Amino acid sequence: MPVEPTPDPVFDPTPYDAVLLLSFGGPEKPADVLPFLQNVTRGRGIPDERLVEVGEHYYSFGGRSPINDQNRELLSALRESFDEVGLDLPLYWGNRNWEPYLTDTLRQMTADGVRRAVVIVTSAYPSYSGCRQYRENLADATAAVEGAPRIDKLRHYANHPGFVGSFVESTAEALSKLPEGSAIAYVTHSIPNKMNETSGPDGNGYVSWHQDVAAEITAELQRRTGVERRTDLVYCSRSGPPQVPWLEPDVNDHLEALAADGVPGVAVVPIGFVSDHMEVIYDLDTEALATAEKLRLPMARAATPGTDPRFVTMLRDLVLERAAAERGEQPARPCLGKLGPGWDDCRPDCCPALRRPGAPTSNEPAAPAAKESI
Ligand SMILES: CC1=C(CCC(=O)O)c2cc3nc(cc4[nH]c(cc5[nH]c(cc1n2)c(C)c5CCC(=O)O)c(CCC(=O)O)c4C)C(CCC(=O)O)=C3C
Ligand SMILES: [Fe+2]
Repeated sequence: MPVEPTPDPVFDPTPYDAVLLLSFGGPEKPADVLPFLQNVTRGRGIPDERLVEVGEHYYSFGGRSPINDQNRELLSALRESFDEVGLDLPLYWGNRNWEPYLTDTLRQMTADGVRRAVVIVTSAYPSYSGCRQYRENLADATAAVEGAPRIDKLRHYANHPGFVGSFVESTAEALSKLPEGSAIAYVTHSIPNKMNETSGPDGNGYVSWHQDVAAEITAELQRRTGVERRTDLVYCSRSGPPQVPWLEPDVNDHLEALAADGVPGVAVVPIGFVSDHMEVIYDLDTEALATAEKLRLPMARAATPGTDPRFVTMLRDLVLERAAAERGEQPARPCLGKLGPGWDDCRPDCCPALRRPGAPTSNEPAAPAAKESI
């Protein structure tokens, strides 16, 4: 990998007095599943059949998603990483769709006297679902809590060497379990085509960022081994009504195509996700694996970053980078690929909600807008 500028060695968090981890949230017991799904899909036009089906995914894992435990583990890894360099910032955690709910966390932060916080979102790419919706949640929660701290969201980190590097290792590991000549299928969450078209400051940000990250992983593996492989970017977890076009191909259809082409095996690399949550353990490890087994296509799934030290150190570096930028300094902004480092503050027109004009920017209160179906 190219040599990157080393981040600012001074571990100065000024002007921040806290860090907030913001995530999706997930159910922890069977009775949580329906209310959780209602939270996720309120006003979003997801057909009832799809909800029943997704409910079954959760019930088949005892009604418990691993995502909250994974966030607890990430919080302790971050605590350790902060402590190593004497960074005594408190860490908070809030979710969009389940306890601890963001608004409650913000209330706690306010009561603790936090004035200015930086937020790490467990979503690495630009899109309405992966970025702006979280910013709307922050704006809504801030508006609901009197005296709430000011909160800045970290830049998108998918093309950061820490994130890419973590997938390089896990992809190499997955490939080591497969026959020679195996392909790589990079996988991410499908979104409506239209949501992609309007993602990022110039549109198509969701897909172009994924393509860029996939190309960097592929190039680094090729540099290491000299082996050229077939690679594709494919999608999982489609929902929404069938008449609305979402990004394709679906990972299962792609496995069929690979088998038909006589590919000897496939590494499935979930570059769209930061931990092995339900989309990964159900849609890939259960459903896609069953497809691969039916096709007698050897498949190995690469690990997500989770608490990989490269990923955890990256998050710490990004907190310090943003702090330096807010102090008016010009910190190094490590990034790989063709697209350049992510931007600190999203432009007001970045990643608009589908058919929901006038959504707010980072620190603005949410404009009242009718939630319509996608
Ligand atoms: C881009 C993206 C990410 C990655 C970025 C990020 O991480 O944020 C992501 C992550 C996740 N998605 C998750 C779960 C769900 N997503 C749903 C529905 C949807 N996701 C969408 C997009 C994304 N989703 C979209 C456009 C919809 C349609 C409805 C809408 O416009 O909102 C539904 C409804 C049922 C269904 O699947 O149809 C569920 C249950 C979980 C939790 C897993 C667990 O519990 O372990 C996680 C991490
Ligand atoms: Fe989702």
